[in-house]
Amino acid sequence: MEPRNMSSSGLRASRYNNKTSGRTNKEALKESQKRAKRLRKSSLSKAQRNFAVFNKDNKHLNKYENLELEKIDPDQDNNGEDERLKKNQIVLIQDDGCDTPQQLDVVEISDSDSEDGEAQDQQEASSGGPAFNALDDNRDYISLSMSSDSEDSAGSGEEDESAQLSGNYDYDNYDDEYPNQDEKTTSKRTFNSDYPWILNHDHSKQREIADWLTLEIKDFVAYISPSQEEITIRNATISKIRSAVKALWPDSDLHVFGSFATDLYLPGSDIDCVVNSSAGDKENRNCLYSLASFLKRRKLATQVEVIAKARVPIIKFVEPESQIHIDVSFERINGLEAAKVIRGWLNETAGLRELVLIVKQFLSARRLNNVHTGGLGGFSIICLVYAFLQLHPRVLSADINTKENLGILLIDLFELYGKNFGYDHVAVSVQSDGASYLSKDKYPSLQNPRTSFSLAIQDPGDPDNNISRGSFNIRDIKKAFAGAFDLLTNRCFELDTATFKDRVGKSILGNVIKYRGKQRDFKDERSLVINKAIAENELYHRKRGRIVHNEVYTDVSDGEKEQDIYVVEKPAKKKQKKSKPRDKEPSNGEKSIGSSNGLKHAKSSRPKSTNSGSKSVERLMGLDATDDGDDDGYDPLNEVPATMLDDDSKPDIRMKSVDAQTRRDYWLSKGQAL
Ligand SMILES: Nc1ncnc2c1ncn2[C@@H]1O[C@H](COP(=O)(O)OP(=O)(O)OP(=O)(O)O)[C@@H](O)[C@H]1O
Ligand SMILES: [Mg+2]
Repeated sequence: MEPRNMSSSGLRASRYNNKTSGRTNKEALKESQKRAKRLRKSSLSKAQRNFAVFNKDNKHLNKYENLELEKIDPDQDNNGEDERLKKNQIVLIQDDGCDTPQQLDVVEISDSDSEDGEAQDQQEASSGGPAFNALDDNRDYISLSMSSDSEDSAGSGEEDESAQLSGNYDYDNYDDEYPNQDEKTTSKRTFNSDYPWILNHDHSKQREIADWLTLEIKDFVAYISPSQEEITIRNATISKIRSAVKALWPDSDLHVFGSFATDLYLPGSDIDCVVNSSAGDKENRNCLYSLASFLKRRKLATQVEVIAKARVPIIKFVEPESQIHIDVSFERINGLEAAKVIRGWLNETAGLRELVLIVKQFLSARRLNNVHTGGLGGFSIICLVYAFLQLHPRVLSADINTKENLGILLIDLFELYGKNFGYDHVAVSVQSDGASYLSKDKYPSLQNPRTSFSLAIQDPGDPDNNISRGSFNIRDIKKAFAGAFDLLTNRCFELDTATFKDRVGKSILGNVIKYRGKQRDFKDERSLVINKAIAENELYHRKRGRIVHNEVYTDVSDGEKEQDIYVVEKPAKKKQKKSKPRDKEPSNGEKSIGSSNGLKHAKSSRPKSTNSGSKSVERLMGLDATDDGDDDGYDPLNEVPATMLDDDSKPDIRMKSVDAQTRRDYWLSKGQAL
């Protein structure tokens, strides 16, 4: 069988041999396959050498190779936590506003179903921080063997099934198992427990390796997106909790914000809710305990924790029927405002949802997504990805079609936040209508008093609030991003030189993320069932628009039907904003044009510099040789003084100090490498 997508060098070799030696096609083919294999080997060893960046003692190699064979031992997972949770107790966590988990006082309260709903049987228990995080020692941040609790618990019952299906299948020894290419049926390569999104979705024949990655990203997002059933369960869960809240406090209502209200949730994501009342008096210790006990008595909450003394007091629990984790805060509207802003970003920014979900899964698989252990929370992730897309020169200039270049953009994103971003001096600002970089020097409220090396993201709802203030483990987060950049680029090189045969069944994205939950379908059914959190948030904002005084309380549940609303018609296509043509999809089968560097351009020709409507890509990238420095256009790179960027990145980014050709080469090399 003719190799369909041999490496470019392999292909060249094959043609050359045919012409010069006059050997048979078969011999030439064999020869070229051998060459390709040699190339692949050398590329692999180069890639493996590069893995050394992750761990000085090189142990990472073995860990990485064992990734696909690894099994979860349910007995060893979260032992301590399970013990605590089995007790079905209420836990009081007192947080005096400090960032580090070690400083939290945890007080356990034994389970009591007392009628008054107050926690009368409080007992002090041993103090301790959250579960041990093996990443704390900062030695093996990249380890994918750790999986998020929710995924594991959801998937524990499926592990055996997955193993059976996969039969411990080793993709790296694919050739040995299936010496005859024709015998390889997709049904045999059924399921890979680490990257199941490739199941029956093979993109190994893509000419551009970057396109393969883009398609894998889309598959992952389709795989992870909610089914009709999941949306219905989430809707029903909110309705149940809301009814209980209203039964306890008739003057109150429950609103949803966070990832469920923005469609940015992973299967294991929590639901963030807030109770607002017309009296505005529910944010106090008594009320927190009252609600916690009330929900527990009604069997709507298990594993209840009351975090009473935090800056934002909340109760946390798991709704027993759905097993969804729920956070309830009190008497605030900023989350409800943020949900609207984020939905606005999503509507206007192609690729934002895809990249956010990938980064969320990436960090969650490394336990770097929990703010209580210094990780990056969902809100910070959204802001970072939004800022990245808003300020990316090629996206900004409408030079590329974002949706067709998700692969390159993901690599760029990892490179920016893993290698180039100047955490010491730069803050990210995101507003409802765009993003910009700020100099930390000018915004003392965003600075971390303990260290300059910190992530600062200005809250779109409060300019003095740094929403990533709690992400103190930024070193590991940065390292993980940098590692992902290296892993992805190495994998691209490796697969680019591989033969078609060797590529089949491989994953690029699987090098940096994994999914260890319950096996899912590739069904994104968000258009089939209304997400009540979104519908209610929209209603909330419509109602608030009519309120003249600044009341926190707005009831959105008037006339709420308890059953789910099914959408019969497909939602109308999003209107493209005329002023932001960056992602206009090619019309009527018109193909977007791929450039030699693997980027798909949004337009068949580059925007002209004289075009007043769209800024010249050359100028935006600092490439315009005629640039006299009197640039009235916006240049996101030159906007940031060189001193604000990391030392390593200064030579690359200080565009004004190098000539146009060097700058051009820099940008071209970013894509050409792939
Ligand atoms: N540090 C913060 N400052 C202000 N608001 C915050 C902060 N962290 C979270 N929020 C609010 O809480 C909401 C939920 O935050 P969270 O970090 O849980 O993100 P999420 O989108 O729900 O992601 P996930 O699916 O991981 O839970 C945000 O949309 C925001 O309104
Ligand atoms: Mg959340």
